[in-house]
Amino acid sequence: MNSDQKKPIVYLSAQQIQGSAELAKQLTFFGFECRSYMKQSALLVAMHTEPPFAVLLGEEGLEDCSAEQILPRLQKLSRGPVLFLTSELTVVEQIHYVKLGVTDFVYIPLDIQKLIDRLDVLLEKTQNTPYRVLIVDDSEAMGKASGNILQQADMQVQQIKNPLDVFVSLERFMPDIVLMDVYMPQCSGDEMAKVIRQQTQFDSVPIVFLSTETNRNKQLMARSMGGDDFWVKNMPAEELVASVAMTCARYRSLRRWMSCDSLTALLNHTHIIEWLEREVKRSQKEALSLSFAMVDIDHFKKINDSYGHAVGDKVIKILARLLRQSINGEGAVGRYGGEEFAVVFSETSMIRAAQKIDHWRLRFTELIQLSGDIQFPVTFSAGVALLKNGMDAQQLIDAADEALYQAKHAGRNQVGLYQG
Ligand SMILES: Nc1nc2c(ncn2[C@@H]2O[C@H](COP(=O)(O)OP(=O)(O)OP(=O)(O)O)[C@@H](O)[C@H]2O)c(=O)[nH]1
Repeated sequence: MNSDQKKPIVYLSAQQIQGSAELAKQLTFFGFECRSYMKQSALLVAMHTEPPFAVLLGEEGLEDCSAEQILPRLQKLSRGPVLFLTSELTVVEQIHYVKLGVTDFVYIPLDIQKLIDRLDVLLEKTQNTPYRVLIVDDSEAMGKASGNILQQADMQVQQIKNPLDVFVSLERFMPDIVLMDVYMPQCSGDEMAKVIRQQTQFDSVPIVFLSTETNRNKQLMARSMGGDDFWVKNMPAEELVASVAMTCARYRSLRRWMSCDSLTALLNHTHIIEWLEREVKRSQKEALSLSFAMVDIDHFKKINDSYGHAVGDKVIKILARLLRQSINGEGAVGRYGGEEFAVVFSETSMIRAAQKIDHWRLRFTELIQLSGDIQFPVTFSAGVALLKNGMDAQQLIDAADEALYQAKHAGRNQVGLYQG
């Protein structure tokens, strides 16, 4: 996480709950700012002055106030989720607490990793980036009319008049949806949709025709050419906003399923390579530096053998989260396979990339991994390579792989640089 980026704040009031001290430590490690409160006045003042992203409240409540007493007050002040750390509850008891303002139940004994995963999901919901809408319409006035409505609903809109410019916008603007006019002088919307559908990388971008065409047969014909829906132009503003938002939400979630690894939620093997290929092309075209790293957990087989596969999975997830959080939009991270990760450092020299990875390596070694009551450290090794003239993505991967091999060979828990 960049130092200039504000960390999400979590207020923790979890006295007498086993593991709560460890929880505070782990929340901090995973990029949350965790503040603990034992007295209701301090908690309520803090809620007023700096409302947190989430509150974690233990079933014992605070030192001077029970959970039942504090919850209605939190409900009034809280803008985010209130997670209740509790022993097993009956459905009736759960309903009782839901009425008092609890939004999520977290059961004791605490599974800290699961709790952090839950917080991640809740956080993501609050941080959803605005939907990006590409409008292709030869009539500037028509396009602007829809565009203004969508912009007022906090969506990002790009409008192009010439459908032949669509590929530049698809690549650069990366829209969540394309709203396409049907009748345009250069080519018709359905012809353009058919051409877009030749490129598999845009398969998951919905194309919706916006037209005054009411003939059902013509509408069906247009959809069979690669469009996903047919909406009438000049539909009421609320209907347009709702239709675009619902379609974007559905396709975003589909894209996530298609492109992300299920254990770690990082880009999967295919998609991190696609990302790298795109960045290689862009860097060569625009003469930018590009570095690439392979990261591999050390002696991972031993971890599986000693503590079991489930603990191994947990270690993979912890490292995945650290990498995702650390790259923070300055590139991309994917699960290359098993316990191996790929990191693309856009516009970054090899030395800078290696420094970053080394910093992450140190943070990872400081983290205590848990298997029941047993604590154990884990390390990783990494290899970094710089894109050189004439290299393609596969050669860059091979170079980073070679540097990783050197790092393993030199004793592990270190970062190797490709010197070829
Ligand atoms: N728990 C778990 N294990 C996995 C997963 N994918 C691969 N593995 C295991 O990861 C281990 C990788 O072991 P190796 O490649 O031999 O290397 P290593 O033990 O990590 O040792 P070095 O890389 O040489 O430091 C194998 O035992 C795989 O079964 C996974 O998704 N979950």
